Amino acid sequence: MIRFENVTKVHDPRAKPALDSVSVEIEGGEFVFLVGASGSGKSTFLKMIYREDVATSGSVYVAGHNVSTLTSWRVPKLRRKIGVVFQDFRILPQKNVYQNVAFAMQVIGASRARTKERVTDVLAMVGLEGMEKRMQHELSGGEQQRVAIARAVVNQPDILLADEPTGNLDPTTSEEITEVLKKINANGTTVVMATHDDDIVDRMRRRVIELSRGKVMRDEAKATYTSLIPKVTPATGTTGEAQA
Ligand SMILES: Nc1ncnc2c1ncn2[C@@H]1O[C@H](COP(=O)(O)OP(=O)(O)OP(=O)(O)O)[C@@H](O)[C@H]1O
Repeated sequence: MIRFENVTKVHDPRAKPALDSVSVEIEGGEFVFLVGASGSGKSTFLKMIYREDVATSGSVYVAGHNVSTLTSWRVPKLRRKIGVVFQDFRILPQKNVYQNVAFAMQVIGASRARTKERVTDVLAMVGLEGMEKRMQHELSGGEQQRVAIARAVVNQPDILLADEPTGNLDPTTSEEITEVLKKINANGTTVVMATHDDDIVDRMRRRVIELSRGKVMRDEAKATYTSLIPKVTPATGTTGEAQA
């Protein structure tokens, strides 16, 4: 579904690359956490997938497209296969809940009947039934994120990218939002979530890709936020402390 082949991204030639020779493959239907310190390259990794950023070298393949060589007029076709949610929700303040989600279907020319049916289903799925008429200022942070998620998945994308979706939310709300993402993944959508939330990662036990200064330093199935695999000390062969 997503393949990075030796991907390097240089924003500023005087600084270290934001991504440095990254090779990773994510299969359809996976749920993957992207972790790493601030500035380690998580957002850049996600931006490569929806082609907000283009690799300086190497190739990125997404849902059958070679994103690195995609001409700009083909980008909308790629983006239809991808939903994206952000830490700061980014819902449209002049539209109500229903209109925020319906808008994503209107722009691809869906009929009014189909839009009504699908938006109603998706709002129920994210737990916003009965809140269709509410405006942004009448919603909690968690509810705003539910709207953003509903909008991101209403056109049934193959992939959902989430860039610190719980970064502005309290722990209970963060867990509820993660449950929504889990449900979307259980329906077959590949989910890639960048996060600093160790509690969520530790509870979910999914694949964890850890970046450090633009490099993949860990790629582990059913993993925790901090690796539990003990480091082998080369000189003595004894085990040391778990990696930070
Ligand atoms: N448009 C840009 N121009 C210049 N440098 C950039 C740009 N975008 C990102 N960078 C740099 O690339 C590196 C990786 O940034 P990125 O935003 O991908 O990190 P991150 O892991 O998502 O961080 P955070 O957890 O703080 O969101 C950082 O050093 C950042 O300063």
